[in-house]
Amino acid sequence: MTPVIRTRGLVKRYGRLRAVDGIDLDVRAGDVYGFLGANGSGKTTTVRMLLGLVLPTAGEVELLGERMPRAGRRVLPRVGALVEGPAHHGHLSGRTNLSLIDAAGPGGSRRTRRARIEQVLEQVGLGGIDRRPVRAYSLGMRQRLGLAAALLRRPELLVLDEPTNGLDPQGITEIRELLLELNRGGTTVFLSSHLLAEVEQLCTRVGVLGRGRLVLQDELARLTAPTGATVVHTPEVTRVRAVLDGRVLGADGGRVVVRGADPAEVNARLVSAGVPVTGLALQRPTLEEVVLAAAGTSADRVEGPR
Ligand SMILES: Nc1ncnc2c1ncn2[C@@H]1O[C@H](COP(=O)(O)OP(=O)(O)OP(=O)(O)O)[C@@H](O)[C@H]1O
Repeated sequence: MTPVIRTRGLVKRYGRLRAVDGIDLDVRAGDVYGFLGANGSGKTTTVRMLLGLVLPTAGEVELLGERMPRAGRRVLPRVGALVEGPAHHGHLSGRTNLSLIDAAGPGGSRRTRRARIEQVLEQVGLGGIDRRPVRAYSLGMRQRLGLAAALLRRPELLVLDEPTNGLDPQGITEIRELLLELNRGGTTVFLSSHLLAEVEQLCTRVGVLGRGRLVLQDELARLTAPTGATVVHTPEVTRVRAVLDGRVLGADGGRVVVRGADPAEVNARLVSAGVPVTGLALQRPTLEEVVLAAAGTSADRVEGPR
């Protein structure tokens, strides 16, 4: 299958700084790909290179099977993009802005323009907006308008840089639902984020950037697969050690990690010995633990100047 996004040895240097340092991204059709990294790790620079907005110092970018930036005119109409701080005409209304964007791009008949604009406004939760100029919009509304613009041409691929920036929790949930719905309809979604929880809830595949390098890239389900151990919650840790002699891998408060991936078996042994069990589950690493192990730092961490 043709990859939807493929980069090889992608580098961007700013003076002595390697903002992006030789990354090989593989995004497949149907993925919801989460591109994680702390602030300043190079996410925006990468997204700009994918879209041909910034030229790489070295390496290759392919979008929908074609080389960028060379094939930009052919490929970009099939891609919806939202890059940091979407630019709109502040003195014009949201509808007028979308109308200008639609008129400037290829495809899409003029007759159906109004209907298409209303549809995307509805999709992003701006169906009821009035004629207020965009400069009076909140950050969250601007973000939604940027997303509406990205959706105008029913893209095969959506490339979104921190799409939930400036949104409140309800807005974040709405955008998440929208992205999942678009994905179910066949759209591949690539989104950058510094929020682990956002990526964990939304994405099927994850790439983690650390100081310009791709330190991890895999399916989320594989990264957070069971470890082969069972977690037992109990007020009686010492008795668990006695009953499951030698199988206790670690204990932290009332949480005991036991070798073996059969919680029912562990439960049966403890209960038959009269040890109270208040909780039981297969052990799985959280995405945060996986990222910490790979990057040595959490993507959630806000980095200071380097
Ligand atoms: N035009 C530029 N000139 C010089 N340095 C730049 C330029 N653009 C980005 N950088 C630097 O490259 C590094 C990566 O920046 P980038 O914006 O890609 O990171 P990011 O992961 O998107 O972070 P954030 O989430 O804060 O936007 C940073 O150290 C940044 O200061």
